[in-house]
Parts: sequence; C-alpha cells; structure tokens
Amino acid sequence: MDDENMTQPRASTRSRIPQAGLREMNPATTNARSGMSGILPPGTIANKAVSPTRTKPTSTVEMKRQPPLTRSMVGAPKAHARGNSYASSTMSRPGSTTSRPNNGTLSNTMGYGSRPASAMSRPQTSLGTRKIHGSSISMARPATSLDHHADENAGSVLGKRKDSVWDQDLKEKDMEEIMARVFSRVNQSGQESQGLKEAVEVYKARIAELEASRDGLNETNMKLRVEMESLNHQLSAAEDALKEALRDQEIAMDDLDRRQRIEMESIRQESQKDVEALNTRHQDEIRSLKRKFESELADEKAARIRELGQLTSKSALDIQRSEIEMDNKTREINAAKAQIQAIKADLERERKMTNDLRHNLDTATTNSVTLESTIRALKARIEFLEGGREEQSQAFEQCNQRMMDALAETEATKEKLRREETLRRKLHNQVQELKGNIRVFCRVRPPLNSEPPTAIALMQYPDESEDAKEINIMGPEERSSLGTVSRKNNSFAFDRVFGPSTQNNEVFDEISQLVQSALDGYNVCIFCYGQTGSGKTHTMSSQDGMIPLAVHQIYETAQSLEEKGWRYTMEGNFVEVYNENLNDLLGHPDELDKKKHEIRHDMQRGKTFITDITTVRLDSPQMVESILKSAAANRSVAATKANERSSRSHSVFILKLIGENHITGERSEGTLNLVDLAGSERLSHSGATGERLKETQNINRSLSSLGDVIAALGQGKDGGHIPYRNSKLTYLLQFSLGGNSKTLMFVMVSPLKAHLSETLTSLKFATKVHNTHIGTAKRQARVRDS
Ligand SMILES: Nc1ncnc2c1ncn2[C@@H]1O[C@H](COP(=O)(O)OP(=O)(O)OP(=O)(O)O)[C@@H](O)[C@H]1O
Repeated sequence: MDDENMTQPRASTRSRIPQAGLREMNPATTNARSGMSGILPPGTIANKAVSPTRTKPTSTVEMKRQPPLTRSMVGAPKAHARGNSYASSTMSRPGSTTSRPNNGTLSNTMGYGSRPASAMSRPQTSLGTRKIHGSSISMARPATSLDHHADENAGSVLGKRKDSVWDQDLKEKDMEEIMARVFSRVNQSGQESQGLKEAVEVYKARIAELEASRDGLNETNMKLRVEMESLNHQLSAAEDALKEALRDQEIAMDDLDRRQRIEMESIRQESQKDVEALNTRHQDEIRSLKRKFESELADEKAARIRELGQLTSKSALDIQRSEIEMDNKTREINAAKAQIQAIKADLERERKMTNDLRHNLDTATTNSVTLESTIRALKARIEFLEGGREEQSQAFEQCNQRMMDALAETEATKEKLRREETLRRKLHNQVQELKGNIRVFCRVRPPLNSEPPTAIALMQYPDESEDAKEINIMGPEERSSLGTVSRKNNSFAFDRVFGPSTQNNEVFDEISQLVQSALDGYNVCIFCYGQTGSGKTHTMSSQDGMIPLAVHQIYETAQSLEEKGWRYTMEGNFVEVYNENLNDLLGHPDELDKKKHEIRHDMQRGKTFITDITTVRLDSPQMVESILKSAAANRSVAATKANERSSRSHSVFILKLIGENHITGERSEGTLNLVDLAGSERLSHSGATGERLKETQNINRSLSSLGDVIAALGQGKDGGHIPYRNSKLTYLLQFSLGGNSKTLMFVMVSPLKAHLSETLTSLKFATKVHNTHIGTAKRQARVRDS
C-alpha cells in the first residue's frame, strides 16, 4: 500500500506539486492581501497559518487525494519555506488524521531525517514525537518513505529470528536477498532521489518565485504600510486638525456665546435703564399731571364754591328783594282787593239802599195815607220821646268813655310789653354781668377709638352731679424714697366743666344766653383755647358745633321777635389770622396769604371793618353750613402735609346782628365772634424749625397778647391802656373784648397722658382768665385803645 502510494502518484505529484503549492499558497497570499489587507508585519503570516481558524480547507477532497509520501515530501520544503503554514493545513485534513492520531505531529510522517536541523530547531512541534518513536529506528535513517518498509521488513525478519534456528547459509541467503532488495531499493531510491531533486529544483524555483512574490508582497506591504502610516498620519493630522478646528470652534462658540451674553446683558441693562427712565418720566408726568389736575380741580372747585356762594348770596338777596316786592305787591293786591271789596260792599249797600229806598218809596207811597195818620201818631210820640232824650245821650257818652278806656288800656299794655322786653334785655344783661363778663368753660374731649385706655390720663370731676365746676387732673405716678406710690392732684375750678361724655348741644345750652346777648345788641366773643387735637374745631365748627347752633338760635329768636316789632339782618364774615396776616376764608383760595386785608375801627360807633372782605348775608340758617364748608375748603387748599392749617392759624367767625324795632324805633347792633384759636402747644415742646418756627412764634405771640389784653381788662381801670394792637387777633376783636362785650373762653383738654403737661399749662392760663373780672358792661362801646 505504501509503495503504491509512494510510486504511483509521483509523476502526477510532480506535475501537481507546484499547482498544489500555488493553490495552497494562494489562499495565504490572498489572505495576506485581502484578509490581512496587506498590513500584517512579516512573520505573522506563519503564525496566522498555525491558527485552526486559518485551516479551513480550500478543498478537502483535493487534500485527501494527495498521497502521504507526496505530502511528506512536499511538506518538507514547504514547511521549511513557510514554516508551519503547510503543517497546519495538513493537520486539518481528515484523511491524514486517520493515519496519524496525534494531530500536532506532522513530523511523524514527514520525518525529521530530511530536515534534522530545522526539526531540531523547533522543539515545540516535532521534537516530542521523535522521542516517542525511539532512537533505534528513526535515527538510523533519513526521513523518507522507506521508514515504513524498513519497519515492516525489520518486523518480519526479527520474527523469523525468534521462530527459526539461526543458520549461516540462511543468513547469507537472507543477506543476499536483503542486499538485492537493498540494491533494488537503492536504485529505486536513486531514481526517486533524482525525481526528488527535480522536485526540489521545481520547489526551489517555486520558492524563488514565491520569495519574489513574497518580496513583491512585502514591498507592496511596505508601501501599503507606508501608505497606511501616511494615511494614519494624515488621519491623525486630520483628526488633530479636526480636534483643533473643533476646539477653535468651541472657543469661537464660547466667545460668541460670551459676547452674546455680554451683549444681551448690556442690552438688558440698557433696556432696563430705558424702562426705568421711562417709568420715572411717566411717574413724573403722572405726578405733574396729577398735581396740575388737582390744582386745577381745586381752583375749579374753589371758583365753583365761590360762584355758588356769590350766586347763593345773590339769589338770597334776589329772593329777599323779590319777597319784599312780593310782600308789597301782596299788600297792594290785598289793599286793592280790600278796596274792591269795600267798593263792592258800597255798591251792594248802595244797591240795597236803592232797593230799600225804592221799596220804602213804594211803601211810603202806598202808605202815605197811613203815614199821615202815622205822622200824626209820631208827632204825638215825638212829643212823648222828647221827654227821654237826655237819658239816651248819657248812655251814649258812657259807651264812648268805656271804649276810650279800653283803647288806653291796650296802649298801656303794649307799652308795658315793650317796657318788659327792654326790661328783660336789661335783666338778661344783668344776669350775664352777674355771671361775669369773662367766663371760662372747660371741656374734656373723649378718647378716640385709636387711643388705647392705657394712654388716657386720670381725670376726676368731684362736683359733676351738682355745679360741675371742678376738675382734678391726676399727675403721673410718683414713687417716694419710702416706696409709696402717689399722684399729684392738680385741681382747677371754672364756670363750668364738661366731662368727656358731654355732647355739643349740652354745651350750647350754657352759651345760648350769650348768643341772646348778641341779639340784644352786645358784642360777644367765644374762644376755644387748647392744644392741637384737644377738640377745638369739633366744638366750634363741626355740624352740631357752636357756630351752626348759634346761627340757628339767632334765626329762630329773630323770627319770634318779629311779633314785638323787631326785624333783624344778619351778616357773616369768616377770617383767618395766619402768621399775623388776615385772610378771607370766604374769598378765592388763590388769594389766601396774598391779598392784604386791613382792619379799620370806627371809634365813634365802636365798629370794626375789614377791607376787601367777603360779607355773606344769612337769610336762612342753612347758609351757615355752606359758609363753614367754603371756609374749610379754603383752609384745606392752603394746608400742606407738614402744616395742618387749622391748627396753625386762628379762625374767627364774625356774625353781625342788626335789629330794628319798627314799633318802638329801637335799634340794636351786636356782634357774635366765634374764635377757634390755633394750637396752644409751647414752642419748646413743638421742636419746630423754619416756617413752622415762625408760625409757632406768631401763635404764641398772639395767644400771650390775648392773655395780656384780658389781664389789662381785669385791672378795670377806666381809660387804662389795653394792648389790643399787640396782635392782629386782639386788634380785630378790640370791640368784642372788654367794654360792652361778653367773653367766654372754652379751655379744651385732651385726655391723653402724653398731653398732660400741655393740658396743665392750658388750665393754668384758663385759671388766670377766669380770675379776671371785667367791669360792668354797657351797651355803648367804650374805646380804650385806638
Ligand atoms: N367732644 C368730642 N366728641 C367726639 N370727638 C371729639 C370731641 N372733641 C374732639 N373730638 C375728635 O378729636 C379729634 C381732634 O379734635 P379737633 O380737630 O376738634 O381738635 P383741634 O383742637 O381743633 O385740633 P387742631 O388744633 O388741629 O384743629 C377729631 O377727630 C374730633 O372729631
């Protein structure tokens, strides 16, 4: 079998070896070019070929077809030239594996005799198997196909040696045979070696070819590698450039982003500034528009109010005039009607008389006959009557006398009534004088909702249920060195003390007699004195304050006096003394603090006039409300945040009452002055500066001038100097302070603990005024200062 395998295919083997070799090389070269892409380093091809994955048979059938000898013979140079690549390709062949159980031992069959050097140099492959086969056989021969034959022959010879007796002849014979065989074998081997040499030549050529091809491939490989490296360089350069570009781009993007952000921020800030500026401008505009609008509104309002006042007074005047005209006309009409009635009555009487006369004539005619007889009877009667005429005339005389007596009695009664009215006035005045021409009332205002009970000072009213003249102001708690707690009791007594629960109408009941005095022709002055917030304006000018109640009373009394022949005209002025200047509170608000008003005194008549002042005639009690409103509006226009006008100026409501009695011809002129003084807080307490300081100084000066005037009046020296001129207020009220006048001072008290010190100062001032006694009042003005 081995022989056949070794000999028969030889020719074909020779012719096929290069092809097979080429075929086998092709995948390798192909692999090197395609699979490896020509970029594997030299030497890696062999390693790759050893890998089982690379042993995928190109053609299993073809491999099977190759005889073992051919394989071993071909394998030797191949293995030498290409390393393990060939070995690995044969290892994977199923055909070869059946005959060689050890897969990794290609050297078993190939024989290491032909390539001892190379076999020895690769112990990892075939050296191990060499040891297994043993040295006795293998080492004696080179690795050829003879191995098998030798083994077989040796086996048979040795068998024979064991079983038969050694014989010299036989030995020689055997030797000869052996030798013959050996020779034939040697010949055969020579032929084979010739064939092998040829094959070696072919292989060498093939190897050279392959080497050339390998060199070409290496070159290509190198080129490709260079190319690849250059490409790699390019790639890395491109990558670097790309990275650079990316970085640049990122930096540029960052820059752009930062720039954009900065720009955005600056734009945002600019636009915010713009918006703020716009807002500020808008607000300024709105404020200026508001101010303008408010001032225009106030102007308009004041103008309207003034117009309304003027219209009201004008219309009141017109109404009054037309009423008088109406009265006259009514009277004329009534007179005409009476005349007509009288004429009608006369006519009727005439007609009746005519009828009567006619009737009488008829009856006279018809009765002429009887008349004659009657005449005769009458003559007889006349004669009889002439006898009683004296008695009748006596009765008539008596009647006449009685009538005259009744008339005289009526006249005497009327006279008595007038005398009684005059007497009432006199007595009323005497009562007022007895009460004192300067009276002081004290009024404590109630705590406001905003004022907690803890802020309220302790005040007592010891005689509240009787005379109600006393008030005790308890000072703050004081602790003595012994630890006892006490309060200072400050007692005051006045003409009347009104507690916090007193209403305005109760207060007015007490002053209504003074209002009556004004109607009776006396000058009356009612002051409200006290610190800011103590209730002066509430007492004087609120809806049920002294001013409206006084006007209502005057109006009602004037109406009731009409029966007694009195007709009253009432004229009102409302002025303000601010910083020692006089302002018209019923005038135009724009003229406040600008227009100058002078105070003029008529010393002979004891009258005071103010130049350019608005005078309102009070024809109805309702008019007082519009006057108060107008004055309050004017003051609020002049007020500023820092300066509440009402507490920084004195306001004087002047009501002139002129009465005439058309029966008696009497005439009375009284003036009622209702004065709301400025806040009396002391300069040291107010902490004022600038304009406020000036105001406070003026207020303090005018209040102390008022005190001085009252004190001087109290000394009661006739013709003594009374310092009216020291302030505008006292000068304005010259004829209403002292002389024939009656003065009432309300000292207003705040209930707050915080105001205790000011309260005590006010009450001390009021006590001084209360202790002042002004001489008997006379109806004629008495001039003390000019
Ligand atoms: N008898 C009272 N009953 C109820 N409320 C009062 C009374 N007196 C004063 N008030 C209230 O107390 C507050 C201060 O009063 P008011 O304005 O009259 O004080 P004032 O002394 O006139 O102050 P100013 O000097 O500032 O004008 C107001 O709210 C008023 O309504």
